[in-house]
Amino acid sequence: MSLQIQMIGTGSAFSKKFYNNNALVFCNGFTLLIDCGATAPRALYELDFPLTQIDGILITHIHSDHVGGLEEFAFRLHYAYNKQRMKLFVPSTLLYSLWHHSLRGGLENKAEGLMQLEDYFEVIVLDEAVTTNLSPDLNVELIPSQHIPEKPSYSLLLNEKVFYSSDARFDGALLVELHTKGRCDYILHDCQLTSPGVVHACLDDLLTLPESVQEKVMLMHYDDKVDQYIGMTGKMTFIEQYTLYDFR
Ligand SMILES: Nc1ccn([C@@H]2O[C@@H]3COP(=O)(O)O[C@H]3[C@H]2O)c(=O)n1
Ligand SMILES: [Zn+2]
Ligand SMILES: [Zn+2]
Repeated sequence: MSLQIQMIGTGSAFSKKFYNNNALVFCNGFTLLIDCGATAPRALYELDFPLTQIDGILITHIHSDHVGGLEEFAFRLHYAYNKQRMKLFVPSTLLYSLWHHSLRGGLENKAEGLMQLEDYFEVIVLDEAVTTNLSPDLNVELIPSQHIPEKPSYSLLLNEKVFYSSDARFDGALLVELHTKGRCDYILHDCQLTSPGVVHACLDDLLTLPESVQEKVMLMHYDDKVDQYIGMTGKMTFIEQYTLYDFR
């Protein structure tokens, strides 16, 4: 089984250098895009990566750096790619809000009978805390994360190998448990470089992890001043935009 990840952006919500924190996951011929922020279409263009090579998009929560590119995806698939309906994996708790609070304003078109998310995407609803196969060889468990109070948001466990925090406040107990139970070999974690984190894990929080856990951590969702923090991340490293990583 091969599992590779290429971040098409590694930046915080306000980063102007590294684009929105979204990831391409490649697993035995299946390509998943984790989150589709406003900069995703631009990043894919720079990579010369056609939309149609993506088999599905999974949404972790509703902030524009994670869903802001979906309107363009929907319009292009519909109008430029002959009404192709890409798979859209949506946690059940986000389903209503994704259409009614985020996408409907731009995508609803009564004249053309485009009235719901399913008119643009093949919507596949995911439940939390169970393992779901996204493809024959790629499975995911949605782990509810604490991000914005009262706003559902999910971290992902891919193939019991890669933990992908998406946007989450620091939960050291969870990371240590995943490590000690042998449930992940790699931890891709959002990292706000300055303290306090408030709605994200911050570097000072992540540095409290035992070194054995830090060795698994690759930091993402960082701001444009990341150069100033090179060498200050303990055993943790920064994941780089566009580099293809093999997670064996
Ligand atoms: N209490 C909050 C709430 C939000 N924010 C910022 O808004 C951004 C929304 O996208 P994000 O990627 O979740 O990062 C959030 C914070 O930068 C913040 O800094 N403090
Ligand atoms: Zn974000
Ligand atoms: Zn967020």
